[in-house]
Amino acid sequence: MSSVTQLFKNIPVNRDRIIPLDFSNAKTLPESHVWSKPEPEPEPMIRPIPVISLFNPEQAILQHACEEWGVFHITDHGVPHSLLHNFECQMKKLFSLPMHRKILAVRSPDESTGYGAVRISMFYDKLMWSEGFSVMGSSLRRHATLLWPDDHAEFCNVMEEYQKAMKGLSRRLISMVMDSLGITHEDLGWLVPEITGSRTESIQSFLQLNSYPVCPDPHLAMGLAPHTDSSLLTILYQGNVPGLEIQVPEEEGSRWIGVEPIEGSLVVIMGDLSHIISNGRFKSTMHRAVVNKTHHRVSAAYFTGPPKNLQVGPLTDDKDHPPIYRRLIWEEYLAAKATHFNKALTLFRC
Ligand SMILES: O=C(O)CCC(=O)C(=O)O
Ligand SMILES: [Fe+2]
Repeated sequence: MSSVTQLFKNIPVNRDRIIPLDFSNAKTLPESHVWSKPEPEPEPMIRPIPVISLFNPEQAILQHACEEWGVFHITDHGVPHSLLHNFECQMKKLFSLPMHRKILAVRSPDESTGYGAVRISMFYDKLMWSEGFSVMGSSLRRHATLLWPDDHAEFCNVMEEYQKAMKGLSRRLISMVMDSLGITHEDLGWLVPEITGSRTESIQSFLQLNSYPVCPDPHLAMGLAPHTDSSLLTILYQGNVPGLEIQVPEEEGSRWIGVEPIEGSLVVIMGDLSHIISNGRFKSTMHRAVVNKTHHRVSAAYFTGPPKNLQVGPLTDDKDHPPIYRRLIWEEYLAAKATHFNKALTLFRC
């Protein structure tokens, strides 16, 4: 019995929801990965997505970006270009491994770290044209050893250095966006535990590496299906291959617009928790990733949120705008999202 068969032998799980297709062998799009008829070419984008320099950010512009878009580019973020470059090289090194090597590090159904299809696959009948590698907690080295028994140090070092840079940057960004709402560090004690004197509460993070192989029929395929992030906020590295799209409301329905890469920038995506904490002011924007015929695209989402046992809710004392969400334990929200997916937010409306 192979190691993968062994891993799943007692678990009633659909294996193709965890183990992606071997894209290197796929010369045509299998029926299992056909999503839709080609959409008509979209009109050119009229409103560009905000770009915010962290060198000297203006609060009003930041607030506008969070309220009107829920997504924005950041420049002058202080993460060295060389680190971003090495990080992308390591992601490509990982995803370019042959399938029989990648599945040595497959994540088991109850595990957070490892190789596999994106988690939201289970909410859709069709399969996505992507594969991922999730990094949470301390088991990175164990998984990397499975992939490269003698040669994993560089991969691990770069992943750790990137996570360290993201940790600092995410704290800075959270402070900035919360400041723009008038929310103080004391209100968000878990962000800076020293303030509350707590030793255990602190920011939690999760790194998701995504790979979108070149696709024989990109108009019929889906890289990553529409979703909102549960996080407080997400920092997305997307290299220079386009693919990220956000949904913007329009008079007749809504449309998807591309978040075109800007050399050296990172993308910030406000998550469901920002929407809750801001009492609905900040947008948790629906987004997706599309694929293309010529370029392998990689991206990396660094999600941040509070500890699971923390109670969260709208941080507002504005009498004119009473809370629209009830207080909840963060774990409760994550569980609701894992069951009800894009409908989870509505379950907590007052
Ligand atoms: O690949 C992308 O551009 C989007 C990734 C994303 O939304 C996610 O990992 O949650
Ligand atoms: Fe996302």
